[in-house]
Order: sequence, then structure tokens, then C-alpha cells
Amino acid sequence: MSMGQEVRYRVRGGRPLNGTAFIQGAKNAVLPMIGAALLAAKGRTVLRNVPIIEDVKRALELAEHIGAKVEFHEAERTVVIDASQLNDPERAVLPADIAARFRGSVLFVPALMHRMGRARIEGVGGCNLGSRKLDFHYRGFARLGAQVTEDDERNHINIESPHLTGGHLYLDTPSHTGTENLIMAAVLARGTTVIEHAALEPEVLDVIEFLSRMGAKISGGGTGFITVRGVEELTAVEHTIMSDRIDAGVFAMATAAAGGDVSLVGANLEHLGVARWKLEQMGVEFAQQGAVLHVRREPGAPLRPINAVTSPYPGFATDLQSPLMALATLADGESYLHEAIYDGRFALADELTKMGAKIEVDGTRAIVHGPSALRGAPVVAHDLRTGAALVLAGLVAEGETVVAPGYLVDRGHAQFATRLAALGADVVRESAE
Ligand SMILES: CC(=O)N[C@H]1[C@@H](OP(=O)(O)OP(=O)(O)OC[C@H]2O[C@@H](n3ccc(=O)[nH]c3=O)[C@H](O)[C@@H]2O)O[C@H](CO)[C@@H](O)[C@@H]1O
Ligand SMILES: C=C(OP(=O)(O)O)C(=O)O
Repeated sequence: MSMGQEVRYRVRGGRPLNGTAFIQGAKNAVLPMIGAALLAAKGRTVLRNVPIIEDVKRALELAEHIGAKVEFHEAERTVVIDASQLNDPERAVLPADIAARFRGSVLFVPALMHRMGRARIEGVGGCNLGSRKLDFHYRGFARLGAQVTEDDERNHINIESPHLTGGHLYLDTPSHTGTENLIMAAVLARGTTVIEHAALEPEVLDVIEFLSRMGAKISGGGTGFITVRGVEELTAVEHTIMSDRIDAGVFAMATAAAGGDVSLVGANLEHLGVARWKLEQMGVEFAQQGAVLHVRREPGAPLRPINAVTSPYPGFATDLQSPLMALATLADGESYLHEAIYDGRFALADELTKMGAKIEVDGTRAIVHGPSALRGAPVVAHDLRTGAALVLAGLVAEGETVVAPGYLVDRGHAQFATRLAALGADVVRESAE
């Protein structure tokens, strides 16, 4: 398994985007669903519309590592999971070499607790976004009766959970995976659990729908106050994963940056939340026609500057803040961005500066002075969304932009170069592997 340092995206700017792009299934829905599929003691789960991204491959490796049988039929975008053999507590370990590479690995903990009565987490990774804690998850598991201990020396978390019992849980902030993890911990616990201040993201609702189809009793999804009545067992079912609103947002912003007229198959304007209104204010035109979203901006037409503050759904998604920063460098005036979720995400500003952008960063606030005539440069992807944002900047930069490490882009966007190239962009993914 390579760290993918050899993968890079090579972009030559200056072409408008036209045509049709297929929006992938949602990364942030499929990862918890792979974790949820492991809760079913019988049968085979079928997940459809699965994005072929590195995080899914890591999740499936992890599922196999703990004893599940997994098939990824890539041409059909379908995953089949048989978790009937998850009964060896010796295997209830999330090893650092896999788990440290994607944050979603924490979503396996409820299955380990329920199926094996214990879990050891040897390292949980994810994007390089500054401080990212998991205290809400562990505190919630403890309130349901798990014993959670930290082994600071080895950087392990040990959980013993012979029996979980319903309880009253709350989140300090509406954590996305925290909500999913507490729901999954509660679905097979004895009795009723309430979760206050729960996340409202569309992916959380898709996960609730999937779990409900499996037989879980969950109410209040989308209200911030979720009630779960524990059941004895869950059944393996089939589910089609919702489309990825961040992938859709990135393609919409790519169209806004390069100019053009693009149809996004599977994209849903309602799922973009505030990002939709911000892009419209900048001058992007949207029209939803059934399951296809049309995005248009006249090539060369000016973009207006924007203010955006990231916050949980339906607020402006932090995962779209990086591509918005790239887009703001092209807008006619000063844009103001406040990153309220992750302290590490403004690493992008230095990279865009190498391409000719003018950005002042003050802690969690950035002022982007546009418009800048961007020029190609070798740049560093610090995380998944920074990588996508730099490819987007490359689409309008003069000359060649080389974005590395490409693995970070591949974590979350499937066939990114191929899909952009199908719209007329000059983007190639190079790999020395
Ligand atoms: C796999 C997945 O779905 N990832 C998404 C999920 O990440 P994730 O679920 O990890 O993000 P959270 O919503 O949990 O994090 C939001 C904030 O809460 C803090 N926090 C979170 C949990 C905790 O126990 N303690 C704590 O302090 C985090 O440090 C962060 O500042 O939502 C993020 C915010 O929309 C997105 O950027 C990620 O793409
Ligand atoms: C932060 C992200 O993902 P993860 O939570 O998987 O690190 C992301 O998708 O931008």
C-alpha cells in the first residue's frame, strides 16, 4: 500500500468547462454505512453507488482485517459485505497502519463494541486539519456503559463493552461522525437512548435511513434531537448511497472558476445548504431539473466577492471552504472567509499565494483580495479539499500547475481528473505506482 506521494495532478489552465459530470456517491455517507453493515450478524449487505475513492478502499481493508468478507465490484460501484464471522475478540483492533490514514475508521467502533465486546484503536487519522478530537464519541460510549481507557504511552484507546445500555447523550457541538457513532452504539443497546444537539447533515439522514431499513428504531433525524430504541438484532439490506454534495459543490465551483455550462448528474441543490446562495451571490447560475443540476457562468463574466462563515449543516460546509477560497481569488474585490471548524485549513492560502493570489490570514479569518491573474506553479495539497481547491485554481491559471500529494485528492474524489477532462479541462493524474 503506497502513501501515494508519487501521485500528482497536472493541470493546464485556460479552458472553459462544458458537458456532463457524474456526481459520485457520498464519501461521508458510505464510510458510516460500511461501519453500520458490520452490525448485521446475518446475511450480506449490498451498498450501491459507492465512490471508488481511497477512503473506501481503506475502510474495506479494515473491515476485512477485523473478519468481514468484502467484495468491491468497482464497475458496478457496488460493495457486498458479509459480517457474519465477526466474532473473534482478538481481531477487535483498528491497527494504526490503516486507521491512521482515514478518519472514518472511528466509525467501526460501534460494530466492534457490539459484535466483539471490545475495541482497541491504535490510531485514527484523516486530513491534516489541525486539532481534531474524538472526546464526544468516547464520552458517549462511556455513558452507554463502555469502559474507555487511554494508553497514552502507546497512543491507544481501549474500550471494553460487554453490555451497552441506553442513556441520555449530548454533543457539545453537532459532530457529524459523533452523531452517527452514538446512533450506531445505541441501536443494539438495551433500552432507549436520546441524543441531544445531534448533527443535521444529509449524510446523517441517509445513514439513519439505512439503519432503519436494517431494523433499527430511530426517530427525530434532522431535528437535532434523536431517539433510538434498542433492538435485538439488525438485518443485512441493500441501499443506494446518496450523491456527494461536496463533490457536487467542487464541480459547481470548478465551472464557476473556468466559466462554462455544466450538467451535474445526481447533484441536489437543496443539499448544498448555504453554499448555494453564496455561489449565486457570486454570479453562478443554477437550475435544478429533476436529478440533474445545471451550473452556468459566462466565461470571462466577473465574479462578485463573498463573505462566508463555515458551520455545521445547513451552514456553509467547511469542506467547501477551500474551493471557495480558490474561487474568491478570481472575484472582483475583497472576500472574507471565517473557518470556524478546523484551525488547519488555511494552509491553502500559502499555496494559492505561490500561484499569485493575495490572501491575508489572521487566525481563523482570511481576506482574499481579488481578482488575481493566477499562474501555474508546483503546489502542495495539505488535505483532501486543499488538493481539490488547487486543481480548481489550476483550471484558470496560466501555464501548468502540479498538485501533490495526489493521494489526498484520491481519498475523497473518484476519477477526478477523468471527470474534469470529460468537461474539456486539461487535467491528468500522474502516478509512478
Ligand atoms: C467522515 C466524515 O463524515 N467527515 C466529515 C465530518 O468529520 P467529523 O465528523 O470528524 O467532524 P465533526 O463534525 O465531528 O467535527 C467538528 C468539530 O468538532 C470538534 N470535535 C468533534 C468531535 C469530538 O469528539 N470533539 C470535538 O471537539 C472537531 O475538532 C471539529 O472542530 O464532518 C466534518 C465537518 O462537517 C467534515 O469536514 C468531514 O468531511
Ligand atoms: C475532513 C474530511 O474528511 P475526513 O473527516 O474523512 O478527514 C473531508 O472530507 O474534507
